[in-house]
Amino acid sequence: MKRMLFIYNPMAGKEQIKNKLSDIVQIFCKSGFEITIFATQGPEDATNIVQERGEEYDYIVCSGGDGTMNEVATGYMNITKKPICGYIPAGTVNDFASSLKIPKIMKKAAQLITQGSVFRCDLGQFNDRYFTYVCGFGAFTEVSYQTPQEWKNALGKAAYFIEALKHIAEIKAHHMKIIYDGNEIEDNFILGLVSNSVSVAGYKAYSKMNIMMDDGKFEALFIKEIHNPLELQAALNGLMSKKFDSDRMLQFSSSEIKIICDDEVQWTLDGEDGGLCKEVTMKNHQYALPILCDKSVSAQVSHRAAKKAEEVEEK
Ligand SMILES: Nc1ncnc2c1ncn2[C@@H]1O[C@H](COP(=O)(O)OP(=O)(O)OP(=O)(O)O)[C@@H](O)[C@H]1O
Repeated sequence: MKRMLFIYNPMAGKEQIKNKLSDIVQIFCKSGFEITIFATQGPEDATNIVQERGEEYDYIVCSGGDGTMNEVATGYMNITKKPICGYIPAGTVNDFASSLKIPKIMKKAAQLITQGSVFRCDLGQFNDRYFTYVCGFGAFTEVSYQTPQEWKNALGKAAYFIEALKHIAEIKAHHMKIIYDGNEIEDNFILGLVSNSVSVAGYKAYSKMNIMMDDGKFEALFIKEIHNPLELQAALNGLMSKKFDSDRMLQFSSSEIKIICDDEVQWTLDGEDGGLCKEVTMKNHQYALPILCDKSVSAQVSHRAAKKAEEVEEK
């Protein structure tokens, strides 16, 4: 029998899993999994159980929001024998699941785990912590807590983005040095997002570009200080149209980024508190997270699949 450690956050996304747990367990049992179920009781529980027991299993499946998935990934990076991972989203935004096209309907996500194929996704390291899809500071980092519930219900994911834009003008700029691939850029920045994902805070910042989630590279976007309404308008237009203006924004891909700041900056990792940091080193761990997804995902976000397709075309 295939052994599965199933970790879930009972409180995630307004206790979404409450009425679905039995269906999910049935789907796994039918497919021949022997399951150990672990309900998290609070912060770091998911990380600890993966570290303590993860190596005993063939599969680790997590259900919760982005925060719980982050905790599982953190534990996963600290074990040597690596099981295959699965994810059943239960949060509000679920950016990581959106990027990997994992269904929002929990039963469907469970079924996918029993039939899906393994996609080896990159994982980000942030000093001694990890992130699955994004780390950042500034406007976006506060959105998930500030967006009014009525907006979320009426506008869905767009609400997060609109809320984030409202705060851009109020945000304090940080003087920082951004170092990557032999470049060193020094300026005042109000927002920074370093992402491994196509979707951040429900906003697909890079939808027109070819973002691969297994290319060993982060996509970085930094917005410089805004001095007047004209500059604010230009920055907003750039974000909305996804045409990033190099005078006001810094955008690049890199596998390693170092940031040195004059003051302490509040960071967020996968939408959760990332702590105050003056210096940050981010490293991309290519193919570090083997996760069960639909086969079509590989074709869309896999650098390896794109390369293979190119080779076939050339022939
Ligand atoms: N039983 C629990 N009660 C309260 N908090 C918990 C419990 N188990 C885990 N947590 C904490 O809740 C944090 C947030 O959970 P998670 O991100 O899964 O849900 P969410 O906030 O509802 O989802 P999202 O952030 O995607 O909207 C986790 O990082 C974890 O530390």
